[in-house]
Amino acid sequence: MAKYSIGIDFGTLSGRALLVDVRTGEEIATSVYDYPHKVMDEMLPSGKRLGVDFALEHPRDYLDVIEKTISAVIRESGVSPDDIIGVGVDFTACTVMPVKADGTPVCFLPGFRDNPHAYVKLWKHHAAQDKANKLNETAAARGEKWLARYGNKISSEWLVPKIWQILTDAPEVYEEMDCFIEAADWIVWQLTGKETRNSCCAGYKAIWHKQDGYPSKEFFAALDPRLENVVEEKLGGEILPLGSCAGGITPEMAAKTGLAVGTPVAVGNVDAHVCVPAVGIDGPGKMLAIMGTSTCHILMCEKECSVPGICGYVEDGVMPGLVGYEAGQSCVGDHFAWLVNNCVPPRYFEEAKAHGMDIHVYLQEKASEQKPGESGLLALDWWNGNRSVLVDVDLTGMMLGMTLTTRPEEMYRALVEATAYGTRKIIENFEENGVPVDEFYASGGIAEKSAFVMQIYADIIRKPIKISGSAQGPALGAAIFGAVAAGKKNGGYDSVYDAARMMGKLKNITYLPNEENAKVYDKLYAEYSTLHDYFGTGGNDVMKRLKEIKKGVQNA
Ligand SMILES: Nc1ncnc2c1ncn2[C@@H]1O[C@H](COP(=O)(O)OP(=O)(O)O)[C@@H](O)[C@H]1O
Ligand SMILES: O=C(CO)[C@H](O)[C@H](O)COP(=O)(O)O
Repeated sequence: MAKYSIGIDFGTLSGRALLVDVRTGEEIATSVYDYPHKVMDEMLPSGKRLGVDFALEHPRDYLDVIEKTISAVIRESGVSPDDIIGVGVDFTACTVMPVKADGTPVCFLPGFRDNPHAYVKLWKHHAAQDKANKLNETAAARGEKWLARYGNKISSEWLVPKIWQILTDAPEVYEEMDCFIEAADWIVWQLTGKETRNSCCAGYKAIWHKQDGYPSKEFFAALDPRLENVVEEKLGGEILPLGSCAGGITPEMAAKTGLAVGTPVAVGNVDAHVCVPAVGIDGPGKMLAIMGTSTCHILMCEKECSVPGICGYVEDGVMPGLVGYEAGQSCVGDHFAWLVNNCVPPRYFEEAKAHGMDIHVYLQEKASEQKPGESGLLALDWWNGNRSVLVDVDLTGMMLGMTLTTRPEEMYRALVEATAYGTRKIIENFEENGVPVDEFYASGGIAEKSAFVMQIYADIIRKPIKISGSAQGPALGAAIFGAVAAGKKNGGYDSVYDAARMMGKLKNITYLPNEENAKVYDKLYAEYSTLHDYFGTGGNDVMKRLKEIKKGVQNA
C-alpha cells in the first residue's frame, strides 16, 4: 500500500501544500494560496504608514494556507488521510513574530492591531540595520568567537537585530510578547499544539550553536541591559534537530485540514535548506542555489571554515554529520519584477499578449538575440541590498552604460547578468576560503521557468548547472522531512540521506558553459568586481549617503 507525506512551503507571497508518494517522490497533488495581505512594506491593513525598509506579514494569511491547501490536496488526490504518514513545514527565514504563551500573535490582540512591531517581521525587513551595525561592533570589540561562524557580520535580516528593534521602538510589544518565534516553528505549534524550535532557524538566524548555545548574557547586556535575559524570557526552550518529530496533528487541526489526528509533523525548517535533499544531494561540495525572489546558496562540507561575508555555517544545519553553509543574494527575481513593473512600456505588454507570452518570457526572448557585452550595460545587483559577500543592506542598485538607444530587454539582460556575477562572487569566496564548490545545482521558480537565465548563469560561473526535478523544491523537501519524522516503522525513513536518494530528483537537463560567451563574461565580471569593491567596500560610500539623505527627507 502506497504511503504519502505532505510538504507545506511558506514563501514570500504565497504558501503551498504538496502531497508526495514517499517511495518515489512522485508529486500527486498541489495547492497554492496567495497571501491576501501580501508583503506589507508601505502600510498596515488599517492604513497606518510604515517606516523606511519595513517588510511585514500577517499571520492570518499563514493560517489560511494551512486550512485551504491541505484539505485541497487531500481532496484532489483522493488519498486516504490514514495513508498520509507525515507532514513537513518550511518557511522563509528569518521571518519572526511576537506571540503570547498560548501562541496567539500579538497583532491579533485588540490594543496592538495598529502597531507595526506586533506583526510578523519578514526575512527582508531591513529596518533594523542600525541595530545590526551596533551588534557587529559590540561583538567584534568583545572578541565574540561566534562572529566568525557568521562571516564576521550578523545581518539585519536575522533575529537579534529584529527583536532589539522591537525593544527600543515598541517596548510595549516587547513586554506583551511571551516569545519571539520563527514563523516556521509557529506553524508547527499551530499544527501540533506544542511549542518547538528547530536547529536550522536557530543556528543560522539566531546565533545558536549545538555545543555553545546562544551568545552569553554578558553579550546581550552589552547590547542593551534589558536584553540580558532575552534567551530565557523570549526565545523558548529546547532546540530540536532537523527531521525529528515535533508532535502529532491536533484534533482541532485534523478537523480543519482533513488530516488524521496524531499524524507526525516534523520540526520546522528553512525554505532554502530544506531543498537540498529534494534535488538528491547527499554529500559535500555540491552547491544548491534556490533562485526566486531572492537566492540562497546552500553547500555542505566536512569541516568548519571561517568564510567572510556568508550568512553562516551550522553543524548538522542541512543534513546530519556535515557542516552546512549558507550564503545568499537578497534580490534576484525581484530585480526582474521591478524592471517589468517600472521600466517596460505598454507596447511590450501588448506584444507579449499578442504572442501569448508572459512578459518575462517575452523580454527574455528579445534579450536572447543579443550577444554578451553587446548592450554596453553593466549593473550591480543590489536593488535590495547585498546579503553576501558584503552583508550590507544599505547598498543600492546601479546600472552603468545607458544611452538613448538602451532598450528594456537590454536592461533586463543586464540585471540577469548582474545577479549571476553576484553568484560567481559567492562561489569564489567559498573556494578561496577552503570550502570546495565542485558542482552547482539550481532549484526555485527561476531555475524551473527560465532556460535563458540558467544559460547565462552557466556561462558566467563557468560550471555546468543541474536543475531540480521538482518545480516545488522546498515543498518536496518539506515532504521529505515529513517522511523522516514519520520514521521507517510508519512507512517513512529513519535517515534524510535515505529519503533524499529515494525522493529527491533532477531534470534530465544540464546547462553547460559556452566557452565563447564565458570569455566575454570574464571581462565583464572583472569590471563588475571593480565596481563591486569600489561601491561596496568603502571606495565611495555614495549609496549610503544618498540613503541617509532620503531617510532625513522622509522622516521630516
Ligand atoms: N520567466 C521568468 N524568468 C525569470 N524570472 C522570473 C520569471 N517569471 C517570474 N520570475 C521572477 O521569479 C520570482 C519568483 O520566484 P518564485 O520562486 O516563484 O518565488 P519565491 O522565491 O518567492 O518562492 C519573481 O521575483 C519574478 O520576478
Ligand atoms: O534567507 C532566507 C533563507 O535562509 C529566505 O527564506 C529567503 O531568502 C527568501 O526566500 P524566497 O526568495 O524564496 O522568498
